[in-house]
Amino acid sequence: MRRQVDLVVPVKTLDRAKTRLLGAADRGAGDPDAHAALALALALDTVTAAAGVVRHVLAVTSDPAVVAELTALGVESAPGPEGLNPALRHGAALLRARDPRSVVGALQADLPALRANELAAAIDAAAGRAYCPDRQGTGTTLLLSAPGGELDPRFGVGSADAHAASGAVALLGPWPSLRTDVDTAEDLGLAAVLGLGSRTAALLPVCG
Ligand SMILES: Nc1nc2c(ncn2[C@@H]2O[C@H](COP(=O)(O)OP(=O)(O)OP(=O)(O)O)[C@@H](O)[C@H]2O)c(=O)[nH]1
Ligand SMILES: C=C(OP(=O)(O)O)C(=O)O
Repeated sequence: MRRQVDLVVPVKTLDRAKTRLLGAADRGAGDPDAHAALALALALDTVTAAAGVVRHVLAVTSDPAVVAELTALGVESAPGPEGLNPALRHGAALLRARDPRSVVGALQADLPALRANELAAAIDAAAGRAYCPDRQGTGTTLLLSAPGGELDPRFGVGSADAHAASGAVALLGPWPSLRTDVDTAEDLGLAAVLGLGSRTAALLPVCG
């Protein structure tokens, strides 16, 4: 357990989430419930892995179904403003208010193969504000503040470059499960090769 590390996990309202994965949950049948179940499973598997590594995981979400599932897992949530970076700034401020010296991080909620030991190794490798790029090297899966520092999230298209340009150091260890965010059906297949968390795996017979 990293005692002075707290993570914000942003989770979009399920009926608007993961649009690039539409159809992956039901072989294109267009079932919104199946899609929402997949988006939820990705988030719960991510949070479950992270919860064993850091002191607090705070999900920022305005979706009551997500809040209910997280509460059942003992994971805290808070509503946030619209938009990814505003939601992350809000969550980071809530965590910073609890501990002025902590490392505050942002972890994307679409890492269903995430291994606790890989997340822990990446956190331990950070010596100041740092980020882990996604598999393609363009996006960001994890951003960490310096102890007591600002998170300053710059997620969105090209966020890896944006985080580097803002002074964050790239974390580039052997952590495939941390780098494999799932945006597309191809990503889901690659995450399945690594080994999915139980909730996403339970849906795989339908997705595959
Ligand atoms: N709380 C919150 N989380 C968000 C918001 N936008 C994106 N996220 C989360 O940020 C992470 C990265 O977002 P994306 O990978 O772009 O996911 P997405 O927007 O659901 O997917 P697409 O529709 O395919 O772009 C995921 O964990 C999303 O749930 C937002 O407005 N509010
Ligand atoms: C918002 C991001 O996620 P994605 O590229 O997966 O949409 C990001 O990596 O900054």
